[in-house]
Amino acid sequence: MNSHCSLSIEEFRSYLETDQSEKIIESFQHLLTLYELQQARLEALLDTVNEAICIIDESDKVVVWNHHAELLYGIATDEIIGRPIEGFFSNLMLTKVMKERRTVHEEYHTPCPDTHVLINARPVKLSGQVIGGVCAERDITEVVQLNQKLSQTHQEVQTLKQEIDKIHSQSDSFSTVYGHSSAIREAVSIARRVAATAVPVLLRGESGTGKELFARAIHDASQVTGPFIAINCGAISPSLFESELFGYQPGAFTGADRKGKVGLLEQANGGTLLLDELGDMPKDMQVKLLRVLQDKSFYRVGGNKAIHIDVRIIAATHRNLEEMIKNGEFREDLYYRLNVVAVSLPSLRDRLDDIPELVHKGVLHYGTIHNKKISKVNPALMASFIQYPWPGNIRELFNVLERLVILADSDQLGIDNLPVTFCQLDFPVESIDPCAMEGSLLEKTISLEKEVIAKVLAEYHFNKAAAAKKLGIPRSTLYYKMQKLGLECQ
Ligand SMILES: Nc1ncnc2c1ncn2[C@@H]1O[C@H](COP(=O)(O)OP(=O)(O)OP(=O)(O)O)[C@@H](O)[C@H]1O
Repeated sequence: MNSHCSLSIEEFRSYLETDQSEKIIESFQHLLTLYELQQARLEALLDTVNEAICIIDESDKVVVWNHHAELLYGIATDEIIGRPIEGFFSNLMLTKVMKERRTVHEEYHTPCPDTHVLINARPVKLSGQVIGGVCAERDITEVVQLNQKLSQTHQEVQTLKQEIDKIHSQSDSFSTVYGHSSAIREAVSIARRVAATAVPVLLRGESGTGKELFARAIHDASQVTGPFIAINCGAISPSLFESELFGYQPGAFTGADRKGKVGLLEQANGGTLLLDELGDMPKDMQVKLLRVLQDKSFYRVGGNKAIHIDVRIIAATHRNLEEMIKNGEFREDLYYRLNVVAVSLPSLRDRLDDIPELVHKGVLHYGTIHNKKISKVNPALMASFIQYPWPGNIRELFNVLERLVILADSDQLGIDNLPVTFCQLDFPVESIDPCAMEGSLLEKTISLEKEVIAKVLAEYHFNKAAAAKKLGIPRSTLYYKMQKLGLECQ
């Protein structure tokens, strides 16, 4: 250490050894001055720094305790100086550092509950001997508490957000309908608008396109308070149809329940009745249903009292009703009664854009049900899905996905367990072998082109701009080719 005193300790020692008393006294005074000077500097330093400083001696007694330490721990200097530090703290970094002869730098430490510090500490050595330890602690309690508050607030915000999302999805009855293709958005838009009214709705679409799903969503979105009742017109024998729909009076016919029966129409009062597979409704029932729709009342089988009802009718069919009318199989008057607003549900092959979204939703859904964590879907699998014609639509897609999820043995859904009806393609595109394909050169070329485009579309999750770039063709050409090759979406 530098000093402004002219005398060094070595000189003082040499005077002592040669017994020069005058010089010794003079030197002693010099040393005293030196000590006082250093003491003043040390005190100034201890009061200037922002850290709490503590120095202990070799027997763990506190020899230095600055003002910041007093403030941080609420222990006065007079109280702690000369006393073993263990008497004041249970979790001591300083003594540990001393014993282990190591240095710590900016280490996070909680010396006592609710106090958080960053600590710098090291042993104090003299001639290679540890004679104590020094530590400087920066109080970060406020920062830690702020951080804890922030995390807590963040958690609360997240919880609130989840609640809001839940309320939002509960309030949006159509949130159960997946897909964002223009065809499905158009269907949802019409269904939403008609839900607010009481008019009959005719849902048209192939099997598994979501007709029942839409019927429920329309019911949920409407103001009605009554129940949603579905009847499958194709599943009830013609002889039982009337009693199922209208119910019957006690003893109405042989074999009937003695107490009588409330029909589905009456059960649906104040709510919605879905007539699924309308095209399969027996012809004699069609006329009876028409009368109900006109009169808003009916008679139970064997009954003579008119029952008034207020029921929203939704009919669903996959059949060509216009053709059936031409063939005399369906009543034209009933058709016009029910076909006030028609909603056409697109088949899956007409909305290929939705396949990636449906696949990911399905994987998440079945992953949760079957306790499988699947985070990726092999692009080759997606390409197979895009090429497949999906006769069973979303019902079929979900069935296939459930099977794949159950059989998956990694976090990636692959093509290994795909049913044989799917063409299984390997990625990358370059690996397609045209020689292995059947047909003429033209057929092979078309088939190869379709495979390549399907794979690239799958790889880019139907982002046409990105797919066109990868294929090296303008976007307009890609649209043209997709349409030509049956890969188009509405
Ligand atoms: N857009 C969609 N979003 C989410 N799930 C869908 C969608 N469309 C259909 N589904 C699901 O597919 C399955 C079949 O749907 P749904 O029973 O509504 O079809 P459908 O047209 O009534 O069939 P069917 O004519 O054979 O009775 C259901 O599990 C349904 O939840």
